Amino acid sequence: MNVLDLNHVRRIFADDKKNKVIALKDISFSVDKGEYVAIMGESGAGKTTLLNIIATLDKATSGSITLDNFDLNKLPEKQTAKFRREHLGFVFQNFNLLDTFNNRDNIFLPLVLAKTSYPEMEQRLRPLAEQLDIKSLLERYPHEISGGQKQRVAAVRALITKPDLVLADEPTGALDSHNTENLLQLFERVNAQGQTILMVTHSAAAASHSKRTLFIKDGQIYHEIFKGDHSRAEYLKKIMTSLAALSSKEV
Ligand SMILES: Nc1ncnc2c1ncn2[C@@H]1O[C@H](COP(=O)(O)OP(=O)(O)OP(=O)(O)O)[C@@H](O)[C@H]1O
Repeated sequence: MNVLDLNHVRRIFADDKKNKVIALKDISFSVDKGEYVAIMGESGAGKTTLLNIIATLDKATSGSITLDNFDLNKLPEKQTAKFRREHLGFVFQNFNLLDTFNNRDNIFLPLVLAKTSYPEMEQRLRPLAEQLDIKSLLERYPHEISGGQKQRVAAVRALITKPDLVLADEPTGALDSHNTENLLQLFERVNAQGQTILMVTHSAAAASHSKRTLFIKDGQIYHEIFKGDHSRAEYLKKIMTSLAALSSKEV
């Protein structure tokens, strides 16, 4: 069953001189329930534009996007916040935590809105907080913790609702190597339990934790590779080879 379907998606921006910028030229792909897909590509390739459209934070110029059988082009503006809350989990750098709530309440907010019981919220929080080492940060406020710590709190908030799709934009960008490893292990573990994940990353090592990597170049899908039965090291090597081909002038 597909969680996400994109068909011939285009996104054209107008720059400040009214020139057309084709950020997404023609993007089609699907994500199956339980998949873990990484998206890679050089700066300006269109990765953030793509993620923003899937996240219902932006609209495609043309083409169709279906998420959980909802046509995102037809989603009324007024329903987007509710739709996001009910279907998506975000690990975005600019998808900020609320400064008026402490970290625990930030994490619980989507569950409170979904009327989840308090013991259930605590039960879900425990293993996630443990894995990302944020137990001692829960009573503090977002402005009292570092960028990397915020990223870990945001990751827990995204995963705790068990959303239909987790969207992650450079989720390890602000993390040191120890916390990067913890976050990637957590993503792998929740994916093994059925969580669907779509992650944009510049890091081949991070992408090697996924099951499939899509490469974007000039607003189009240029290539995709599957982990299949390969070891992580072999998969990483294939990702690096594809990245090298992607950045060479001939393609
Ligand atoms: N609001 C906008 N107005 C005009 N052009 C835009 C706008 N947003 C993005 N673009 C252009 O669209 C193209 C794709 O941008 P996008 O941010 O999606 O790339 P990216 O792959 O995420 O890059 P990076 O890895 O550097 O974040 C770029 O040429 C960018 O300049």
